[in-house]
Amino acid sequence: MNSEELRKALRLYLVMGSPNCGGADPYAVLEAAIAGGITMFQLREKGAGALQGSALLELGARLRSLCAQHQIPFIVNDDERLALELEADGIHIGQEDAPAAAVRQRLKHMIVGVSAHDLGEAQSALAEGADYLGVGPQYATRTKLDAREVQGPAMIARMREGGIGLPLVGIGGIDATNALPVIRAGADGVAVVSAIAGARSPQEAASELIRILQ
Ligand SMILES: Cc1ncc(COP(=O)(O)OP(=O)(O)O)c(N)n1
Ligand SMILES: Cc1ncsc1CCOP(=O)(O)O
Ligand SMILES: [Mg+2]
Repeated sequence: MNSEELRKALRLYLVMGSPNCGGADPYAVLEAAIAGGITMFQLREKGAGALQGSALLELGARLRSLCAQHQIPFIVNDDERLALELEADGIHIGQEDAPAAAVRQRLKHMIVGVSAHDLGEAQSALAEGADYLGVGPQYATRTKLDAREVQGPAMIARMREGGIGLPLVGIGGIDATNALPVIRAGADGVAVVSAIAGARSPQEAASELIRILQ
């Protein structure tokens, strides 16, 4: 996938694991979100009740195959081994995970996404071979308990002004009411967890977001 294709794929990026689905079946939630128009998916199995071992592998394989059927890029959060086992299209790593340069070196064929919280981290991620950046939290979030301080869309504008041209997605507390300022600040898309996975209708939530982003 070239960088223009990646920019398009990042438009509405669902990040989700089973703990984010409010007791609903994650496969059904992803199916509905795809029907609603999400353009990329990240398996992020974290938090209370997160699956591990063979149960995680089994769920990951089902979600991976659903994404493949719909040509939705499938990304794995944090875990290189899981990404390889599931033949993922990519991996997303943060500042507390394995160093981006080493992951880039090991997973040459994969999309490598890196979390960046300021211009310095964005410049380092670029130098280390990141394919895209996740920038946040844009707004207050209850999903990631160890999230950094809220930055607002201004940090994205600062990165763009600082010469960061990489595909970039905002994350953290984003929903249909506040997605547009993230795009206007220079993001190619928005990454959301609860606005879709925790919605009464994930399909309607995704289609409403896509309508706003277009
Ligand atoms: C698209 C995207 N952006 C940022 C993150 C956060 O990654 P990280 O800082 O490593 O935190 P965890 O998600 O691992 O808790 C992300 N997952 N996706
Ligand atoms: C994974 C992650 N990284 C920064 S904020 C966040 C959680 C976003 O979840 P939500 O969209 O529910 O606020
Ligand atoms: Mg991480």
